[in-house]
Amino acid sequence: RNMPPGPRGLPFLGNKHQVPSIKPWRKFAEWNRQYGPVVSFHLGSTPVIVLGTAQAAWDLLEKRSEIYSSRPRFVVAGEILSDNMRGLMLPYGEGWRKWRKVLHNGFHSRRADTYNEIQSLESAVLLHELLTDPEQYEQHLQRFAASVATSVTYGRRVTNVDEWIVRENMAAMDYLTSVNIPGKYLVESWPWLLKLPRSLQWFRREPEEHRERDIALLIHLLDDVKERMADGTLPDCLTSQTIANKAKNGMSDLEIAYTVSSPFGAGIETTAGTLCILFLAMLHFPDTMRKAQTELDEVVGPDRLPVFEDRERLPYLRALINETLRWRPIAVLGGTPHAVTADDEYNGMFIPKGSTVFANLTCVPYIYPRYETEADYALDNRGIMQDPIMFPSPEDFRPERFLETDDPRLKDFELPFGFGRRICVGMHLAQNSLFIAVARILWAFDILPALDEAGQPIIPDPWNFTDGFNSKPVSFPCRVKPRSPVVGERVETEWKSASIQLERWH
Ligand code: HEM
Repeated sequence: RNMPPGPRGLPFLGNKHQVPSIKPWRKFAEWNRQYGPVVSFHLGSTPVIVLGTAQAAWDLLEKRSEIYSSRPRFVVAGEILSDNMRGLMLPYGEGWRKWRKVLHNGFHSRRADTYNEIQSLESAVLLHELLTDPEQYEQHLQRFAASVATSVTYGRRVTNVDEWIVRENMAAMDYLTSVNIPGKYLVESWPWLLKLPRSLQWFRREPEEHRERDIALLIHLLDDVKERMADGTLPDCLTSQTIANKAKNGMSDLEIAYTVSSPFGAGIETTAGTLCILFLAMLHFPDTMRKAQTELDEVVGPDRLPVFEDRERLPYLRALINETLRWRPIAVLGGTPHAVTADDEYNGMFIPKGSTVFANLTCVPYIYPRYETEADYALDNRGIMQDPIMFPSPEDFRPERFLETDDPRLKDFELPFGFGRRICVGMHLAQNSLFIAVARILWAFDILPALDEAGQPIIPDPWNFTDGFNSKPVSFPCRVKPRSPVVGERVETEWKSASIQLERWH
């Protein structure tokens, strides 16, 4: 039976030697172009499938989600370090379902809207930080994303990214990422090593030590919430809801502690990174910034900040956010890979049980040549977000593409958030954070290139991105300039009032 086309590999090794350890997704994009929308190869003995069009991803990851919703095995990061309690890495099944339900209840569309208040207040603080300390804009974007995450999770905000809770959590996430590097641990390819007596499993010691530290931190955060619940001083949050429903969701304290910590790993870098990408885009495509600002001026005017209720009347702004998520999706390989739990066949191609499946969301540096026919053009596809049929002239940054379409799946743009039963559970919260932050930032400021000593604009390389699976722009300088003196006063007033209201989250 023929697997999908792909590069020819070596016996035993498969294609490992052809997959670069840095930004492997660039290679995947090349293979999508060369072999088509469904590509296969092997990493060791594991079959890997890369999906390069939205259609293929929908056909498999959504329509056949009963067999495409698992995850590859993460022996060290998922099983040893996290004791099977970090649901993002859990295989499809009861444990994952229980975990997912808690997060779904906490962040489904209507519930996510109940957090609009904290997002509005935090974005007012963000504007004040950008006004008073514009050079550190990247840090302010991170603080905003981190504070929304801790406020909705633990009812406690973050005033500075150097705070203990952020540092400890980041350290835990950094360690988790560091053990997830393919090839780092023999046991990932040879899981039978887990059958050795425990004392001989040399690879366990370090991750198990880290596990103790993680547990201490997560239980501490849970106890803090319990205390404040008893005081009656806690704003509504995911952790208090989950504790209150403990009997119904059937979780131990430790399970709850791990489950509610999910927004930390999955929600901060993604949100902050997307906002950095918007800043980068504004330096390269200032016309789109002007259009969004014209719309804001017409709909909102100069006397007040944009609010959530303005969303329906700001179609261009919404399209600009969608185009940011498409132009450089932060989760380059669709976040975490899926895994297939039964043999399958797709368009005559065999997809074996146990395959790892990546949705190739990345965009790669490439200029599309002009083509004679639409068919030739369609063939030149390097992945979901630069499919020239779905996104004509994919290299352009053109929010209009989301306004000119009738396609419901573009109007309601969920592609950047993954697929099927594993789709980002924080999607609505993330979209709300992005809306209010971007609306207010562009209402208040021009985002402009920094100037060098000769007064010339410094335009950062639009392809200089970090190597992580959440790939964001390498730090670049830029100027964040108030659009008028009135804006400064308005931001000052809003910040003062927000600071008082935010006392509840301290
Ligand atoms: C711009 C912001 C964000 C982007 C682009 C994003 C994107 C993604 C993607 C692509 C996936 C993988 C989906 C799949 O496997 O098909 C994912 C999963 C996930 N995301 Fe997000 N995300 C964002 C923000 C958030 C936020 C704010 C939260 C927390 C509230 C969150 C929590 C999660 C969780 C827990 C998963 C794992 C779901 C599962 O395995 O069942 N994300 N996200």
